[in-house]
Amino acid sequence: MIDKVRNMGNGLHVEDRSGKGNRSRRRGVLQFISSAQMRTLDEQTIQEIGLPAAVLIENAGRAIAAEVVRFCLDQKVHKVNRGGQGRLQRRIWDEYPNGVSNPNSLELEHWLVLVGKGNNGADGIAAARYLVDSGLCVTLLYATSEQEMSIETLAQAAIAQKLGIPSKLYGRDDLAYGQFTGIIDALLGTGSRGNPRGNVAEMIDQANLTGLPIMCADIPSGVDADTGALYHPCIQARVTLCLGVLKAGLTQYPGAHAAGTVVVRSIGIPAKLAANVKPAGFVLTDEILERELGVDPARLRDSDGHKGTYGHVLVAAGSSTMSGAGLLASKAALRAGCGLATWALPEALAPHVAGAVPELMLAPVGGSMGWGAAAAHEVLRLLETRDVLAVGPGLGRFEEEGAFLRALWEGAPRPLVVDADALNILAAAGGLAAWKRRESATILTPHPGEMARLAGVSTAEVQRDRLGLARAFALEHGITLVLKGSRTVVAAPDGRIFVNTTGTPGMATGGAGDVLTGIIAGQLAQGLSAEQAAAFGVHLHGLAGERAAALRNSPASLLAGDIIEQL
Ligand SMILES: NC(=O)C1=CN([C@@H]2O[C@H](COP(=O)(O)OP(=O)(O)OC[C@H]3O[C@@H](n4cnc5c(N)ncnc54)[C@H](OP(=O)(O)O)[C@@H]3O)[C@@H](O)[C@H]2O)[C@@H](O)CC1
Ligand SMILES: Nc1ncnc2c1ncn2[C@@H]1O[C@H](COP(=O)(O)OP(=O)(O)O)[C@@H](O)[C@H]1O
Ligand SMILES: [K+]
Repeated sequence: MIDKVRNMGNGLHVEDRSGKGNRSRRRGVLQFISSAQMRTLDEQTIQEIGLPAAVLIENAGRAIAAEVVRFCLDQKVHKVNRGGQGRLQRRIWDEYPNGVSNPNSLELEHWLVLVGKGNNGADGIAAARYLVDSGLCVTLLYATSEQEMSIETLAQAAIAQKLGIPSKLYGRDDLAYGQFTGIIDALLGTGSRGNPRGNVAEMIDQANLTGLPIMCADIPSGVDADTGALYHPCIQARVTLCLGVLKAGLTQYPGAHAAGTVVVRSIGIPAKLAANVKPAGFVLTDEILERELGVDPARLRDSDGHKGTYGHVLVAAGSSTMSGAGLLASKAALRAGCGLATWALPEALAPHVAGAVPELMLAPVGGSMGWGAAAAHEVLRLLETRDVLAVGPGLGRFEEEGAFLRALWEGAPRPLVVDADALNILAAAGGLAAWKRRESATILTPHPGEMARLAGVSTAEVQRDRLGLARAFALEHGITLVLKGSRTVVAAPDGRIFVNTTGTPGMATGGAGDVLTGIIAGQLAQGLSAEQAAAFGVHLHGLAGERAAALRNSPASLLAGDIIEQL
């Protein structure tokens, strides 16, 4: 059973505990839900199925404790390895160990559990019990007195007291943080609202200041579980043990940063119930591409296929100062597998780029005027014998730009990818609300700045709720939206959301977006639908970027052209 999702650096990695080893890979059916959906699932499990809350909390506590033990042992392995004292056998903890084989290895650990008044706190107290049984020292630090605690938290606190687990009340008792080796954050979970307040806020600040490793129960206190936005203050964690189902906010930055490694563990919510919940979205994996989108990630070709089978991409791009954009997009379309590609470009540019990509056809348009309304009609004529149009990379801004783009928007009876300057032209011309809805597939690929202009909000507002904004925009305008940046969000016009985890910070380099446009157009030409092409395109783009970065001394030296070579 796949029950773990690890978020390492840029990606969410699934850990497969099926007995075939402990390989990290981007596989599995990964869906995420909102905090409201999670609360409903908890309630249904408790009220309709009759599984008591205490059972879920017990499972949560056991899962958190197992992860702490695993973390402590991993740390020791690293220490030994760093010290050059030979390799320690790494233990794989499939289930919570009933005590550890070598208790001495954990006796120096002393973990502090920060306990909030809600059920997140109950999870933390239950975890403390299991940790004590594993040989760790544990101290509970309560944010509130018993009078304020939820029923479940109060019950857990009473059990801990009977077992003699040391506890303190924040603000009343003194505490020396120097004695601890790690912290469990069980202050706020899915019931959290707004900026942490009072004792909870002070405890978060102090926990961060200790520099100790922090493991979060469910979500980091101070992260918005639905958007990934940060409240102030916010826990900065090493690991987040997400309970039951992945929460949407952990898929997006900055929440993903605050969460550290994300691990998702079952807490006993019946699969039958979980299956009834419509996910807020999916993390793109091979399985999701196949099952949810019907894409074959292996990109198998018909043995009797010919270049006509795989479609012809037309790219309208480039200007005298940005000639490379058209080359990158067109070449990427070819590498993505389309049969043929033509680059429609300003006539004056053609002599300078002829032959740069021998496989590419050039179609100079616009005469001495370059881009404008006349050029749009030439592009539309070219499109009569081609399958897909991609417009925007390196276009620049020009007189008649609104008329140019509107002619293509309304007149292109084929799938259309709109990127870069074409998005800015679209925004300047009044945005999608002002233009009629297209009948054929339409994909917009904005980065956050372009998205802000399209939606008429600030870039910060875009980044505050990328999932929500992307979904609302795609639904409202009936288009497929690719909101770029690390953890690119693909939103389909039916409201489905896919989050990409491939890619590397090395891809933050000029032209990488042009490459993506070409890849997506290349997929459309091969017959994929808009959402298939967008989702598969961003997935492939990131994988190629990772491979290209791995070939260099540093990801920082990655060029956009390198991504194309690794497709
Ligand atoms: N449901 C279940 O049975 C199960 C739940 N489980 C676990 O419980 C978690 C959800 O539990 P929950 O709903 O009790 O919410 P939780 O986040 O612990 O506490 C919220 C409390 O804090 C307060 N508060 C809110 N915002 C605040 C702020 N900014 N700053 C300061 N205080 C703030 C607010 O009180 P208020 O201040 O509004 O009076 C509220 O009472 C979930 O994430 C999972 O870990 C599962 O393990 C299994 C079974
Ligand atoms: N840190 C990152 N991790 C993963 N992908 C990234 C990262 N930074 C940028 N990218 C990807 O690189 C591409 C950059 O596109 P864009 O900003 O349009 O660049 P340009 O306009 O220069 O071509 C996008 O697909 C984006 O998602
Ligand atoms: K928490």
